[in-house]
Amino acid sequence: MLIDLRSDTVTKPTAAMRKAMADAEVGDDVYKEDPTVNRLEELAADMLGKEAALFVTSGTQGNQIAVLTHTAPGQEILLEAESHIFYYEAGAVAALAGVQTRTIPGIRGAMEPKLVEAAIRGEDIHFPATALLCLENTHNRAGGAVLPLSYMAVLYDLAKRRHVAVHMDGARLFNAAVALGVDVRAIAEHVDTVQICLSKGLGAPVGSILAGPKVWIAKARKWRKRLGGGMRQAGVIAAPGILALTEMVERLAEDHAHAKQLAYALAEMKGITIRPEHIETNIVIFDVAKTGRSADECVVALKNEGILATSFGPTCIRLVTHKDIGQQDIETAIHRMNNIFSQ
Ligand SMILES: Cc1ncc(COP(=O)(O)O)c(CN[C@H](C(=O)O)[C@H](C)O)c1O
Repeated sequence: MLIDLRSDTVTKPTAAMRKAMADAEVGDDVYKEDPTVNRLEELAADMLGKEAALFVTSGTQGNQIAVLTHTAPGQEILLEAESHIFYYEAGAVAALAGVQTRTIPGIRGAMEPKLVEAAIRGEDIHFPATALLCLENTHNRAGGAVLPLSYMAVLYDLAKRRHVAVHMDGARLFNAAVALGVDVRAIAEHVDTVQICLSKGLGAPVGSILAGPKVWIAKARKWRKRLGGGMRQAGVIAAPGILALTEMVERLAEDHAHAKQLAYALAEMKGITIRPEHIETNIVIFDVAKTGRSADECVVALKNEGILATSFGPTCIRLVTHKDIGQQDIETAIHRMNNIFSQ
């Protein structure tokens, strides 16, 4: 039996989601006539405390529509050095939006505010204008690290002072909210626009939400159309998204507990370097350098033991817990990893 810890993108829809898909009321969403999509967008906007929301096909599409809507070609955007928008979106900000990136290395996903402020361009004939500051909460390559509310507030205040828009890649924003014990609105109030994934830990089969001011979302809807993202009877895939938001948030705490259990077990294994106390949500990144094997070699060894994992650099491996991984799977995974890392 394979235990799939590659990502929370592998989650499959629940039986209730599949029933909702079959029963969904639909219409042509390009004309804004799909009642289920409309309900999802209204629900998401309300939960995030934004005026409006747009159903998009993926987190990447949501992030890229945000960059396209916030910027003009030739401008500059600020991002953390290993943010998903910079690291994993195939250069779309250059290819589609024609903007240049200026990255700032963060600590556990958090860029030093002084470095952010210093990176914002002033008026100068030689300079591109700084159009957008992008944040990521939780931060994937920082091990699912949560950006604290106080930190978010400081960055938002300085961006507003310098007339720079702020977009949050909130692919795992609900994980952050559950870890902080707050409502997602308390986080989203510190950004202008936010993307959240319905298809990761929340378990929907497809899609993300982009939320922001009403006028901005209208422009974003136009960009979605330009990118071919105008969907027709999309209520079929919006219906599970509604259940993702209404029924799948609280249980994320289980994924976080499972991640901690994995991390503390790994900390006892030979040749594994990990700080289990740093695990805040559903992502576990550990270093295998001291095993004398590369991350890729260990991923193969894990697969041979029935565990699917992801290389996250030459000697780092990522495990992601999610709704389709239960307590028994965690215990089995720990037993199997002991077979590999205790020799
Ligand atoms: C922070 C963040 N923002 C955006 C996205 C993109 O979402 P999708 O385009 O895959 O729906 C992801 C997906 N992350 C995926 C994963 O973690 O397995 C891969 C790396 O793309 C993400 O982690």
